Amino acid sequence: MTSWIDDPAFAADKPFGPQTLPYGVVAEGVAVRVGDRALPLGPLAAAFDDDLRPLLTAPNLDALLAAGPAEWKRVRARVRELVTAGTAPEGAALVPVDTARMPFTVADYVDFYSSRDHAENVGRMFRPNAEPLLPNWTHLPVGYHGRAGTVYVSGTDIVRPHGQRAGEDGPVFGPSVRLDIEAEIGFVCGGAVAGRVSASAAPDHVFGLVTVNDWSARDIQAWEYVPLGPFLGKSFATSVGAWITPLEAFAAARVPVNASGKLLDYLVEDQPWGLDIAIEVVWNGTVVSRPPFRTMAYSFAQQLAHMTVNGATVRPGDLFASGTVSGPEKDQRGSFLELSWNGTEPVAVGGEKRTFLEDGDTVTITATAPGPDGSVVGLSEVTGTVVAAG
Ligand SMILES: O=C(O)/C=C/C(=O)CC(=O)CC(=O)O
Ligand SMILES: [Ca+2]
Ligand SMILES: [Mg+2]
Repeated sequence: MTSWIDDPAFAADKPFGPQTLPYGVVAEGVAVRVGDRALPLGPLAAAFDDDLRPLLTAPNLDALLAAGPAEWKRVRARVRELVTAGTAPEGAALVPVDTARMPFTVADYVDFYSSRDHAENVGRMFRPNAEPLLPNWTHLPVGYHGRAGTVYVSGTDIVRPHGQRAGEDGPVFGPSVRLDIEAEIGFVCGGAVAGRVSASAAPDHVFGLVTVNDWSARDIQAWEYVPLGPFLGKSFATSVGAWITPLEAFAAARVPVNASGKLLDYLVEDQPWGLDIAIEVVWNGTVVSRPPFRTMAYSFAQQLAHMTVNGATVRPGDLFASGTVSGPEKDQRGSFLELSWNGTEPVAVGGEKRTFLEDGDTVTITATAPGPDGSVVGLSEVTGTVVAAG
């Protein structure tokens, strides 16, 4: 069976073959990624059922997110038929994938802290005289509400933030001198507005997954964040991949979550929603880390159940991120804070040594997961270059 899309990158053993089909937005509107190119879906709307057409001719993915799981399934099934057919549907025209823009309107943004290795590493560095893990951590997915308005699409330059940091004689103001990354997986919500979403209903409210780089200014963060939590040290920029890989594509990647202990009933999963996603962090062209998402201690289903257990509603466009993904090994750490052990162990990046980010540095995060029948499912890259503070 050969598709009219004659492209070696559109194959089962490649991340963006017909098993993946992520959605994004290009100049022509809503599109699906096929290999290294994008297929705008608006011009193909006539090939879909009447009620689905407005979802595809819309300027971005907001309407599709709002439509809900039954429509997501129908659109994906029809897209798959169209892209695997022997002949091109009327109106089909492939465009470059790198023209993608921000695909949806971010409603609210929440960030969790669900990697035990990351939490213990940060605890050891920031609270050397205390237990690395605080007592709540094994009982709930710790998180905070972030800033939706500063979530940017992959490729957006990151301006080094200004702020206060601790100095020898009181606070000092200026550009951050400890600018860092956080390699994470993000979950894009959709479907009905709902509060108290159970862990088993969570998949009905998650449209798909994106790579996330939650840029963090460690000096600003360390000085400001006690006791209320992350504020300006993390609110200046969070980058997301431009293509959302549907949750449905991850069916073969499911693994039991690496549970942290006995949980209260509302956090107990009846279906395992851990995900075997392999992440890669590239700093100026050098792979510096391979964080394993399967080591996370809470799944997205538990995170969504927790986020709404007080009655707070989730709505289409909400984005929540997993928390920095770090594994037990040194070369599996998802932040430069950890990779350089708070700046004390510089990392080899190309021919240079780095601790935190310098102006002009580029960081790219990609991820893959096992797909059906031995195929591979990809998450599109999230990349960003640091530019000097204005
Ligand atoms: O433990 C701390 O004091 C700080 C932790 C973080 O900075 C991590 C964070 O914001 C959430 C995450 O991405 O895991
Ligand atoms: Ca984070
Ligand atoms: Mg951030």
